[in-house]
Amino acid sequence: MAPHTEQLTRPAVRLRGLTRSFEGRTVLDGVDLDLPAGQFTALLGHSGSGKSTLLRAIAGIDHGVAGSGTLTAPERVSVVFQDSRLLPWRRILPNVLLGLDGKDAGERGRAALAEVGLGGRERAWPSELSGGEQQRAALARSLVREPELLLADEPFGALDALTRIKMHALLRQLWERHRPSVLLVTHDVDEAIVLADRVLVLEDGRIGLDLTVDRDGPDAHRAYRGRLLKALGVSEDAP
Ligand SMILES: Nc1ncnc2c1ncn2[C@@H]1O[C@H](COP(=O)(O)OP(=O)(O)OP(=O)(O)O)[C@@H](O)[C@H]1O
Repeated sequence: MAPHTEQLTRPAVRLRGLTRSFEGRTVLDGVDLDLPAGQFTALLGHSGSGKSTLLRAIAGIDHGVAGSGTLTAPERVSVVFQDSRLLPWRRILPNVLLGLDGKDAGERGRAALAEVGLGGRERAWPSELSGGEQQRAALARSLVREPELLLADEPFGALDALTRIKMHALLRQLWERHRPSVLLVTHDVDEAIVLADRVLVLEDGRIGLDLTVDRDGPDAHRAYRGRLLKALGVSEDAP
């Protein structure tokens, strides 16, 4: 295979037989997963099904946890959580630049803030930003690192419904511009369908359903929603 072809088809993340357990209880039970470079994937599952455990394993931030399996992941990985994790004693720009150096860092940080709609707020304190703005700053902090892989664990879970809609549009736009591979953990079936091109359902410690999303067609959203709710064993009918 020619090197450039290999690069195009090589998955950004390759997991084989990933197992994780806590106190003898198996949470991930031999997960096999390939995330192609540049794909936007969402991961759904019931509370406690192991979504965050899987994300942390891919991020390499589960040191000391019992488990096995092989993982290949890119070098530049950014993680966004439900809580922005901005340092309250630093202004927004230094928060975004945390740990970065180089003489163009400040310029890159300003550009990232402008891209998420926070141009002009560089000197604000985190406490002066709304929840949605704090998550925008968290996205800017990820973006400025030019990640090949963006891992997002319920990044909009604490936001109100209208802010979430705006953040969906922003995340999708950032993805279209920069094309990192994205793995978005969410409880929200609609969020998964609106944002992702592929939706995975984690059940019994493995990937149960692996759905490619093609949003064309008038009833596409409703049809995917039905399939995903069924896979999750959730009924919208009154009992
Ligand atoms: N550090 C830990 N020590 C002990 N148990 C843990 C630890 N981390 C996760 N678990 C357990 O592993 C299971 C999966 O947790 P995880 O947070 O991955 O689930 P989740 O699908 O992300 O849930 P939620 O959607 O509620 O965030 C849960 O039962 C949890 O209690």
